Amino acid sequence: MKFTDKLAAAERTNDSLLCVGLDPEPSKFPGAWQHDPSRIFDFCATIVDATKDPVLAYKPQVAYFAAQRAEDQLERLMAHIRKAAPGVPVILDAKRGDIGSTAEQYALEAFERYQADAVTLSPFMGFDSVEPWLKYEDKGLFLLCRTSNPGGSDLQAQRLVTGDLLYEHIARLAQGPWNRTGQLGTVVGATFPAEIERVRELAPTLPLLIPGVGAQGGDALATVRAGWRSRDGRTSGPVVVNSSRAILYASRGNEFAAAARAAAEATRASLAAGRSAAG
Ligand SMILES: O=C(O)c1cc(=O)[nH]c(=O)n1[C@@H]1O[C@H](COP(=O)(O)O)[C@@H](O)[C@H]1O
Repeated sequence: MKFTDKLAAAERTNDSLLCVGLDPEPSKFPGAWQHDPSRIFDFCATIVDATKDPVLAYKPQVAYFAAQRAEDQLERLMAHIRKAAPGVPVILDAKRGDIGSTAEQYALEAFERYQADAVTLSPFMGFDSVEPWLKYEDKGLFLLCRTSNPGGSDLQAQRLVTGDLLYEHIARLAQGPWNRTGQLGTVVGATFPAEIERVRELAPTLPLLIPGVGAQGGDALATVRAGWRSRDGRTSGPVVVNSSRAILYASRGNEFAAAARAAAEATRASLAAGRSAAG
């Protein structure tokens, strides 16, 4: 099944725009699991089991696993999500980007080893760094476009000779010449609603991954209002809004799973309100 079809099916079934980011930090784990990297799988699997109904997608960030020598636990977690929440797509947040021969290895890692449904990529090295990923036709590829961090402006807000800002150029490439196989999407931070709106204009049919609500202060309602697809009666691509820390660490106590679910439900409701407001 193609990534976009799986995403659309999950959106229908769970009626949700919320992606829960799986960024496990052992120092923030509850009770006896605190500071224990061997509990990364247990922590994340418990979060998945508690949140699998109100979510559209999961997004594990590879650095949190690799930093703790826990790639084997990420493999187990991916298998767990496929079993416990088979309809929920998994976006591997890897932000890869390298010359073609190395990109091939990264693609093997994401899609063969971890069997992710989609991945995040940096477009900085150009089309030939994206091309090897296009061989995996069913998979989604989210290109960083306008990132949520303040330093994103250092490069992404620079004006090119064409008159476009760099992030606008990336959005045009993703919607047009680079999207030979229909697999591309863009990443725009929730902290920049005006840029979400602009990217939606330039790349109207692409999936839009929006991280930055919750811990980074992005507003869920404004985010969806800016990116929602039925504005002006046009049909456009899906919106996937990620929150990680605000859900994972909603409580540091033993009731962390129930607290994570409550936080996920509340965020999902705010996103739904944004969708209604955008109409
Ligand atoms: O590609 C991403 O997911 C991403 C892009 C971006 O512009 N900003 C951003 O925060 N992210 C990721 O989204 C997650 C945000 O986490 P919270 O701030 O805890 O919700 C982290 O895993 C980041 O690595």
